[in-house]
Amino acid sequence: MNFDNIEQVFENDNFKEIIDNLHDEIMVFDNNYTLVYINKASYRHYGVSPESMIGKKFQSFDGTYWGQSTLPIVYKTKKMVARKQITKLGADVLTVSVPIFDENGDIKYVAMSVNDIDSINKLSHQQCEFNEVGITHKNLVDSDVNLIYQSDQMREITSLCKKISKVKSPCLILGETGTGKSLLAKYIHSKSDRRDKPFMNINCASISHNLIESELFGYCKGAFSGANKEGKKGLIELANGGTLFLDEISEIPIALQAKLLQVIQDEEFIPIGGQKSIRVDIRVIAATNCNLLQMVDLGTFRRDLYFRLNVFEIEIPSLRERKEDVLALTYYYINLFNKAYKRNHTISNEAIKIIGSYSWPGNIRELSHTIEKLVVLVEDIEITAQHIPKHLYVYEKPKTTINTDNKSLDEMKEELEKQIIIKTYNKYKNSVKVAQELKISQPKAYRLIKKYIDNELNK
Ligand SMILES: Nc1ncnc2c1ncn2[C@@H]1O[C@H](COP(=O)(O)OP(=O)(O)OP(=O)(O)O)[C@@H](O)[C@H]1O
Repeated sequence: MNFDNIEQVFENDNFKEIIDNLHDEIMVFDNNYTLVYINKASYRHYGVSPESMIGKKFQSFDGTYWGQSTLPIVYKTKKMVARKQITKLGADVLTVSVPIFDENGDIKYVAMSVNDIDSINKLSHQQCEFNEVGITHKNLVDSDVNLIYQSDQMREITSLCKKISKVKSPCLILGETGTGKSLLAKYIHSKSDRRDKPFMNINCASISHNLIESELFGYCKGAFSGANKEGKKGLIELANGGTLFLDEISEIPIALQAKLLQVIQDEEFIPIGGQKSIRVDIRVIAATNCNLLQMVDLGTFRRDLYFRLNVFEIEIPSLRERKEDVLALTYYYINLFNKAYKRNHTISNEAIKIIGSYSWPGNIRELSHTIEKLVVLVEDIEITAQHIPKHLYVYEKPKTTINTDNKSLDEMKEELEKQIIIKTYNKYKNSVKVAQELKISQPKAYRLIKKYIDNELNK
């Protein structure tokens, strides 16, 4: 075979198909640092298709898709180099890079084979410079916060967060449950000059209303009966110099909202039972999955606090609005749980398709729990469609047929509604899921189920 041209190497389609589907990753760079080939292992290691990587320069991947690469060393030493790395999606790999020379002895291509370390039994070190570098996730993601994404929406959000992190103004993060609001708050903190100072987190929904005040503001000696005799510092004081993250801010009692607003504005507060005010330097980030503006209109959230908090407002899209991230996160969690549970699972294309088409109402939290269960419970190496929980299969809207003879429009509408409710309820047996599927409120779904199904049952 003539190796003069990389195209010719792959002239035979069968041969290309074989390499495309090898479990090990194969990559080829030309002498201009351009990626000319990568096989489908790119999905597993980086969560993206080969097509989206081919043709791009090495510099656009290095440090983001993997840690420090062997490529520059191969160009420099003209020798084969092997190195352990961790890919962006957390796969432990061993990369072996081999130079391919032209007739003048110059490097024409660098071919890399990237093997998952778990599947390597033995590597011959002969004729090979073995260069082992312990790379942690720190080198691979933007910071020590493992924020995994491929979508343009998240790329824009992270670049906005980097800018926001440089200032002290409050920030409000919105998004459905499990979309990563807390993680993004940590990301902003980790990108800021405050990163070495505390990140204090309070979930306003998980603490009873009368305790939130003492948790946040602390109290002085003998402030109230049952309190710690020595008094207690509140989270605001503990966050001094750093970031205070108020999760589920919508749950903060209205009576406390004015006091919170004052701390954010004046950067000083008086602990419960105290005389003197304490000055603090804090950056406040708040998050909610509620419609705060609607709460403002209803009078359950202070307008001035809302406008103080949303100097910067970031809305994280749901996972179903950023399908590219589902793929990346799926591989990320397979790698993560494989390591945690000492498994070696792969996933079939069909299973990936099902995961990609599901709507993930619980977002990334639901996805991670689903993958964790699969990694633990599936006994075969490959996770296939048959292992995927049935509720993840995309539900096709029920086909309905109605008898229109002698019926008024209202009667026909009611008949149609009845069929849809019965079929959807039979599928899910749960009014929350019926509501999600039919895009109606849960109380409405419950009422319709009662109307059509309970009545049927009672007949
Ligand atoms: N982009 C991401 N990359 C990796 N993991 C993520 C990402 N986004 C979220 N997660 C993970 O998903 C889980 C849920 O994220 P998080 O708690 O930040 O969501 P949330 O929006 O604050 O949820 P809630 O509204 O219920 O408090 C966490 O385990 C988090 O680490």
